[in-house]
Amino acid sequence: MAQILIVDDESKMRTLLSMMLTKKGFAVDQAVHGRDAMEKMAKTTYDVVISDIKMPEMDGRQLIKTMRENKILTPVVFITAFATIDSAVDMMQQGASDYVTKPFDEARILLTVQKAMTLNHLIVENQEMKAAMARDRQAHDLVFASKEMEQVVALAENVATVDTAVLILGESGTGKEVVANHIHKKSLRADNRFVPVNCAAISSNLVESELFGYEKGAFTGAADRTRGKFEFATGGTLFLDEIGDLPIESQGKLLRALQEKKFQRVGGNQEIPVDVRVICATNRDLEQMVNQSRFRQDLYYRVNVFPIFIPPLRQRKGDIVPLARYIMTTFSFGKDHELTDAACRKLQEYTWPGNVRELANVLERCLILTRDTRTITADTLAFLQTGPATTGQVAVRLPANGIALQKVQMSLVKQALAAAGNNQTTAAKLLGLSRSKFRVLVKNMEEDKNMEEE
Ligand SMILES: Nc1ncnc2c1ncn2[C@@H]1O[C@H](COP(=O)(O)OP(=O)(O)OP(=O)(O)O)[C@@H](O)[C@H]1O
Repeated sequence: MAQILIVDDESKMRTLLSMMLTKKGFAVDQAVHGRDAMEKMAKTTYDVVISDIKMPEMDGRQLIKTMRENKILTPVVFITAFATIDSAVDMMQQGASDYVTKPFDEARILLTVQKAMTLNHLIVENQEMKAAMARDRQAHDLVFASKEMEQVVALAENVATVDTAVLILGESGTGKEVVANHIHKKSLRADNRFVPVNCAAISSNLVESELFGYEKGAFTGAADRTRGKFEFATGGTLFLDEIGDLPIESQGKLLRALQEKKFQRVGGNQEIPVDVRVICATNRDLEQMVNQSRFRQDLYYRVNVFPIFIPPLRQRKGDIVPLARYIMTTFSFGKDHELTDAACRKLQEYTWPGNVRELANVLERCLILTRDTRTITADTLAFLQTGPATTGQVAVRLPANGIALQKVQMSLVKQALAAAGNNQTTAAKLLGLSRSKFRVLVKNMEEDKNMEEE
């Protein structure tokens, strides 16, 4: 139903207009002056505003100016007496869409409102188109060539069209957000927002208001009702990155929102329905966190319906050069740079502990170093520590009173399985083992556990 806001300090005029429009099926709200109208527009989106020009507090001229400054593009129709037709013309110059002179008849008002509604449709369509284009520009392309990533993308595309909860696992910088965004783009929600939230970047006392929004006066400084990320993502996808960092106190509220598909803003009691697809990501061992009571088990099961593991870059060497070439083109000064064959080999030899993010940083540095020659050689990459002297070394500290090697092994096997979403082949790769050797380890581990229990 179309929503119209009538702004007039004369109550008789508001009532008359309101009656005319409600009779024709419009939903009507009233404001007594411009400032009152601005407050109403902060909470509700109207299709058309019908306003008087002369009003106390904030007049019509000031109202339209304030609306446009606040990026509220709703069409405004002014009502004016014959004597002030000059000011109506002035209003049109300020951006009003039309005006009606007093005394007016019902047919004239309805026609003007219809015209304003058509204009509003065009404005909304235009805004949506611009937003979609901006989203496309922002969203990174997903670049891959390796078999490993082919499998990841196949899984992602498989789950895209259903609203199943996806948990993306992988080291930092492997592209978890890029994959989450790909799932969104391939889903039925693609025309709506993809809203990323980094749970590790929000201080624990603000997490709930950030996710669920808050009511005016909910806490000191809560001057206005504010929507949270859940509401902002309505119709679209909410990407909860670093979900392992969500404070345990907030996990219950997230679980309720996911399970019951409704939530309340902080300080409010109105139930707001959730129409959001949630994708979570983590580089932590959530299962271990569950065992240590740092992550709720029920929430773990809820978000881990469909795990997708992204292998680290060192385990999908086939992606390194295509990614490097793609990343170079994303820098305005890197469009016509080249990589020599030796440089490509050097990139493939390096272990990339920071994954694709580190690759992008290294390339940025190289592009700057080779601004004159426009060719990145193995020498340009000399600062990358490659080779057996530095790879494969792990600094593990022996506890003062020693530790059973078997225990360390067991912990690593568990961590690898968790990071690989229980996929044994991938977990084996993470530990540099063949699948059969890994299976033996798992079997021994299970046998030991059974013996302990007996
Ligand atoms: N396959 C890919 N194609 C194109 N760009 C990629 C790809 N993977 C990663 N990137 C780029 O690498 C950077 C890191 O990726 P992203 O933020 O998705 O990683 P992440 O795993 O979510 O990291 P973190 O765990 O630190 O949040 C981004 O700039 C992203 O655009």
